[in-house]
Amino acid sequence: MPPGPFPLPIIGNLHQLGKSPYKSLKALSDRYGGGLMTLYMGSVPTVLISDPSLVREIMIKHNDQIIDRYNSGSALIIGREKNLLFSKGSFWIKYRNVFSAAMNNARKFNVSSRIEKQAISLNNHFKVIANTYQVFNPHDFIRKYSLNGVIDYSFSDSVEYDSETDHIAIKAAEIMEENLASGNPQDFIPMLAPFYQDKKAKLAAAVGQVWDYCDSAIQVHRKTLIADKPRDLLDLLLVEIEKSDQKDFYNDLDLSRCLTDLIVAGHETVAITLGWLIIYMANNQDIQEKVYQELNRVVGAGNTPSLSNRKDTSLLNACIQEVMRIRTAAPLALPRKASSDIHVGGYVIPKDTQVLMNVYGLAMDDKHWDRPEEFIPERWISNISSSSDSVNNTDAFIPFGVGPRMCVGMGVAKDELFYCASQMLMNFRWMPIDDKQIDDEGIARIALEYKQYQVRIENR
Ligand code: HEM
Repeated sequence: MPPGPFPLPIIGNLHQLGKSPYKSLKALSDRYGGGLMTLYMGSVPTVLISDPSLVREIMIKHNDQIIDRYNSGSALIIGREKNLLFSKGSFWIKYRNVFSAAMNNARKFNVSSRIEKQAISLNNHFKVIANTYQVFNPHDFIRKYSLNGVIDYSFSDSVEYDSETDHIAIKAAEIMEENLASGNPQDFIPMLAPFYQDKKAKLAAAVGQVWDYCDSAIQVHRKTLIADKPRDLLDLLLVEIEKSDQKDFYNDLDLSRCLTDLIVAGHETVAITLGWLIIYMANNQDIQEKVYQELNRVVGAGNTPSLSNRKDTSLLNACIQEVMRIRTAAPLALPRKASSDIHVGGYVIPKDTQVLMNVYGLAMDDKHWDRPEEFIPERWISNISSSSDSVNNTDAFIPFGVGPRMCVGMGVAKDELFYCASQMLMNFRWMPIDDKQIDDEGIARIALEYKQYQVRIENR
């Protein structure tokens, strides 16, 4: 196996990860060099990939050996291996295919206008705040927006921004995130499992509530579906399943579990990225002003930004890319598992090893970036592609993972980020509440989260 730090019995190398596991992993992988490092997460043998060409070699060339996830006990609770995130083999292929097809068709039927509508509602709410000159914490609002983005796009459902009533999906998503965000030691140290039964039960109950929520949406959609007038992703999925020559394979319970993943994987990731974007914009007034000028020029004062503007808003796109690089929402992506021995870079990754992509380490590596610790959106400008919404990514930028199992919601995430960011920055000036910069250090949980903060906004 690749070299790595000496593991202790039971805990392996967990003690070396400290308070900032991503920084510690980067420092360790720098020390062992070569782009591949072995470490033990408790009793779980793990290989961390920190070199862009090895990421591609393993995730693309050896794709069929690395397509499965390494599933911890918590992962098994979320989907019982019958969901998109954690399933394998033909189950995963069949469901991933219908989701990918339905998401492609969603473009044709302009389902993302639902996300645009959510961005408009959120901004109307911000307008009320701006008019009263309140200092406020944007966290709950952007979380509602990212949840609404997913549930409006998927089920034509949403939560009011000023409502105190918790939507079932929000409540459950919060419990799920709370139970997953800090990592679960029992996932790596099996002897701790008896001490975490309560936590496990809470997680299972919350997941069950979201399955039920998705299942009721399926029943309602089946009754009201008009095949040539799809309203949302779920309509498109039902159409896709109906026309599949293997339609007997699909069932409502498994479909609810796959739909639940959209909430699990799509809620926190987008909210965290938006929360970081606000911090970097408030801390970099000069860049924020240039983005505002760009939006005014491209979209035109008084108009609402649309996806067709995206190819011309190169600085805004660059700011979003740079936030996703410097404070990536999924610093180790999602774990994969070697399904047979993989021979790579002169080493063997043995069958059943957990394999992680060092998304954070790659994004912070000065071999690939000039001054990686600094927020420099301009670094993306020369890479901006004129043909699409985004940029020609360098190989060291992999926030959505790599290969056929990369994030299925990437297009939705990019639409959500563009709609929200363009409106927020066109309508308001975002400022720290005093002359100090907002803390941009972050807290390392499963995601790289920001510390709660307050801002002031002014109408433009
Ligand atoms: C900034 C936002 C997001 C980031 C950074 C992100 C990142 C990721 C990453 C790193 C993976 C694992 C990829 C791999 O193994 O190679 C993933 C998987 C996944 N993501 Fe996202 N994601 C985001 C938003 C979303 C959204 C909005 C949705 C749903 C609408 C979503 C749904 C999923 C699903 C279902 C998977 C599992 C795919 C599979 O196993 O086949 N994600 N995401």
